[in-house]
Amino acid sequence: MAANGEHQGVVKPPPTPSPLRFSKFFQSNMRILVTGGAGFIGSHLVDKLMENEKNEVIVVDNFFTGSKDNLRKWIGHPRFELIRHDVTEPLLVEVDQIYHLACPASPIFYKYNPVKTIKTNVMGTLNMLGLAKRVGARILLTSTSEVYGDPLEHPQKEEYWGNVNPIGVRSCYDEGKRVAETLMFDYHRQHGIEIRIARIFNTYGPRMNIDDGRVVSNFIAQALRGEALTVQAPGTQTRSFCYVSDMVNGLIRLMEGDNTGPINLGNPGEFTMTELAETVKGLINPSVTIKMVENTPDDPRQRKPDITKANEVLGWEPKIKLRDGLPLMGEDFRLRLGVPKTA
Ligand SMILES: O=C(O)[C@H]1O[C@H](OP(=O)(O)OP(=O)(O)OC[C@H]2O[C@@H](n3ccc(=O)[nH]c3=O)[C@H](O)[C@@H]2O)[C@H](O)[C@@H](O)[C@@H]1O
Repeated sequence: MAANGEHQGVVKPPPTPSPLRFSKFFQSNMRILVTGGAGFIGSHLVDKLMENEKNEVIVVDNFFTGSKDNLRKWIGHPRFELIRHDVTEPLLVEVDQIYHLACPASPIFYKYNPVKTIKTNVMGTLNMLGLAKRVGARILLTSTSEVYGDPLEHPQKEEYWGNVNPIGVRSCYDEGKRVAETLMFDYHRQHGIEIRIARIFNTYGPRMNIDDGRVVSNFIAQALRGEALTVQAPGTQTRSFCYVSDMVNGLIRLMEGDNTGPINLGNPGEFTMTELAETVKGLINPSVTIKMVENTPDDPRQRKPDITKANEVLGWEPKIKLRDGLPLMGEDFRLRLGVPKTA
């Protein structure tokens, strides 16, 4: 017997892998695709994944809301690739894991081109599931707390089916993500694809677009510019804000764990928008005023994650309190806006 267990003189050909799986015979690295990796959460996720020297990271982004600036430090790195690509078009890359984040997440951006938003959620997710099926990759979808719509249950558990307007101006996003979740489970049941679904609640932190339009970035930019903070009426609506590093840790735990989800990821600390404005004012610029402005249709009146499942299944809970996270984001915005330090 030869050392390799074959009879001498009989050379067995190696198994013939499909071309897309071929590199798996030669590499022990994990190759990870991050769609929307040039965006706010995506780029923080890339930073964390790149810390592990066994990971190779491929980012695809169409740069509609993402920016190369967010990935500056990785461009040219041997374990990193950046591809300009729109997920509504098919993509063929050989990967082991797919974090599928690509989609505008700020209401003003996703409502700007609603047809494109729903295409991104439906066709983008179909394309990524097709890719996962073809190469045998595990795929994680970043869904959203918006699948609960204007929730009639509070706080929201994963079992709650939601209260969503199917024909409203937000539907391109919230119904789009609901279809994306359906597609994930249909591919899982029909084709055995390994899926993970995170329902992300409002997330904030450095690198959000300054003109993103979401509430935390608006208030911080307004406070730094010395402008009135615009609380949309009535100001009693609530949100729960999760710092981005906590969110990224939750996403990686979900991907690495055994549970398909959906799993809520968010910080259960709940604030009214008036309280948030008062907090930002106190921490960033006590001399600014707060003004009430008109709201937009279908704005959810309350939102707070029940994170029992994330805690039990992933051993995850957020660590950073709003009062500690806001100054970190404030400093990033101050530098990017070129506002001098006051004290
Ligand atoms: O930040 C997020 O992670 C979430 O942002 C949006 O959801 P929404 O909660 O409506 O986000 P914002 O636009 O930040 O609005 C939050 C609340 O602040 C209020 N708001 C917003 C902007 C502003 O200048 N002032 C203000 O009071 C809005 O009326 C709303 O009640 C997206 O739809 C979610 O998918 C996304 O996950």
